[in-house]
Amino acid sequence: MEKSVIVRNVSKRYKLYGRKLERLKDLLIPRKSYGKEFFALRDVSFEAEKGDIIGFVGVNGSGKSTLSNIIAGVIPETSGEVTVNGQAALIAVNIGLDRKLSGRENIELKLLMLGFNKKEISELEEEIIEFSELGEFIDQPVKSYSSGMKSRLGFSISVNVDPDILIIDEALSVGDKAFAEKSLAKMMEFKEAGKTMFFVSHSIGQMRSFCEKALWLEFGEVKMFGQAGEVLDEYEAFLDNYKNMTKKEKKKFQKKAAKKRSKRQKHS
Ligand SMILES: Nc1ncnc2c1ncn2[C@@H]1O[C@H](COP(=O)(O)OP(=O)(O)OP(=O)(O)O)[C@@H](O)[C@H]1O
Repeated sequence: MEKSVIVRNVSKRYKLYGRKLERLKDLLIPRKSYGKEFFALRDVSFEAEKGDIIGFVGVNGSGKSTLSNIIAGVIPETSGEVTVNGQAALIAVNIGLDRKLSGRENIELKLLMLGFNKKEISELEEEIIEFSELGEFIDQPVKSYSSGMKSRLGFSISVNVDPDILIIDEALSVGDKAFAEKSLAKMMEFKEAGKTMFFVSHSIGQMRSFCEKALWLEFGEVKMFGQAGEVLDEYEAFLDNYKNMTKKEKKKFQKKAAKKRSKRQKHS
């Protein structure tokens, strides 16, 4: 099988500072390091084959969006290697749209950046506007859009430029039911065309009906990767177990998470 995305030992590290002064000291004092390191992702590896539909699951903050953004090339990894064979498009509510520009201008800008010519742009633009069902709002600045409207615009642009790899990060959760159904139908077309898709959602039902494989992230690390049914069964069992934990057990679990993800800097 042909690989479309290869993620090898990828980590994403952020520096967290307690106080403003700490950030300043870290910048100004050479040879000393302040603040603590936080791993949003740690040593993540997996491969996607062409035509795979992979769901990313995990509790809030487990690293799903960070991984989506790295695959889409929106943010860089700190270490490790990501190979993407083809053009990837990310659909997320708050990414990729210029808030000052109108919906139409955002469409034109995105198409220009992707290398489409004038004729192609005018044709595609109409299709995108029609799919988005934004009506006259298309000429209003994006900063006046609701999150559902931004999601509609982002989704309409991304699916109509026909990317090889589609990454959908919670974009369907903010739209209304009718648009979500229309979007799922469009995603089915992609599935039939053998494209690779990544899908982030907190709806396990949506995940089960749409994804063939699933990647479960815990504390920024891969907890499980495999057939969606198996991974989602285990993940649901974990969620049930977590819900039934006592306050003390939950605290212990969160402490373990914090310890795993951070590394204090030595002041030497
Ligand atoms: N720019 C940043 N600086 C510092 N920490 C960050 C930054 N971006 C993300 N993080 C942290 O990285 C961790 C992973 O975040 P991410 O958004 O990838 O999680 P997620 O699984 O998508 O969560 P959710 O389900 O809530 O959307 C979180 O603890 C988050 O606070």
